[in-house]
Amino acid sequence: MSGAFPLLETRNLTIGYSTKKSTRVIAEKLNLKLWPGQLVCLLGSNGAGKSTLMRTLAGLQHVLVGEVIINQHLLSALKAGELAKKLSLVLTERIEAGNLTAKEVIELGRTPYTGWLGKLTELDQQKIQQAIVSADVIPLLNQRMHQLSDGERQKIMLARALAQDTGLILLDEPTAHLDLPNRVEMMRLLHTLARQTNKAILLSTHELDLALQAADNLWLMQPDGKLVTGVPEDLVLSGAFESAFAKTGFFFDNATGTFTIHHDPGSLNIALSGDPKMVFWTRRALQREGFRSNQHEDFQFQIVANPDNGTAVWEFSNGEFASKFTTIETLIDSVKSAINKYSTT
Ligand SMILES: Nc1ncnc2c1ncn2[C@@H]1O[C@H](COP(=O)(O)OP(=O)(O)OP(=O)(O)O)[C@@H](O)[C@H]1O
Repeated sequence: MSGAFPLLETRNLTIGYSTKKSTRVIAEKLNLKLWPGQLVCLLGSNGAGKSTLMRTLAGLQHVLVGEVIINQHLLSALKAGELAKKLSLVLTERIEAGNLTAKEVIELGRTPYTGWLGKLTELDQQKIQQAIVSADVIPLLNQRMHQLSDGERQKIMLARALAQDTGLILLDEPTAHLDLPNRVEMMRLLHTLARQTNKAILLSTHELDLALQAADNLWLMQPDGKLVTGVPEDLVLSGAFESAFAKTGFFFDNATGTFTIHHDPGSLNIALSGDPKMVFWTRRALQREGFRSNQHEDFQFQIVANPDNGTAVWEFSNGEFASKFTTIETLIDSVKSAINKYSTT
């Protein structure tokens, strides 16, 4: 990163809430840097402090201790109009947009450049058009904001932030109201945007698997108020990712990068082998039923999963019988009854 400077930096930052009577610290000694071209996902369990940090970075909430530096300027010294040219913020909360159309809301993104009554110049129109295309909202433009679904409104708010054309974009749970294809699309879009435009994008999210795939860096808020940063893969391998979301009943499988409901593994082992994809999904179904499976061949029960002429086939055997199945559902039914009948454990 030599030659460049971070678009966002915190120095010894403490965030939290302060009243006349008491102060509640949510996290302290935060020294964070967000660089041009980076997509960073801010993760943490409910109540860890993601929104508090986002609001503090955007200047909506007072810093308790330390400094926030935006584009080499102290946040506390920036006037609202100057800040709006450097930082755009997309919140999850429903915004009161009155009777405005989606297009009019996107156009408001240009306010820092035009003033409230100012006319849109050709450059403004260009930026608006680019934002509309990037956020893929052309079909929504003439609709009133109150007629849009939560997910559609979210995309309009992203388009407005893009029209604002700031180097730094902060988004608080931008995928919250989106369905799976749109969540994936939103992450892909933000990732591409950061890369292509050299913007720095920070988003808070509960989409752990998408964040693992799309983020250049993770900021992980731990339950004890510490914030661990790093490349997703390093945080998985170091165990930091798992400990940020440690909960009884779940475990993070760092071999597959997924959270799994912790089932009582039971005492019965089943040898499972064959096509890797079929083995993966068969293992999941067996786990749910409380059966352990692995590749050893000397167990009493065996399942071999392989495609046969384009059809998925599972062969289940134990030396005394062998049956074939073409769905996991029928396989599992058979495993359950065979185990009751033949199990020697
Ligand atoms: N106005 C407030 N005054 C005092 N404490 C607050 C206030 N708002 C939030 N908190 C507390 O600060 C902590 C962090 O809250 P925050 O909303 O930042 O968490 P979060 O990580 O965004 O949670 P979630 O994932 O549930 O949205 C919580 O314990 C919350 O109760």
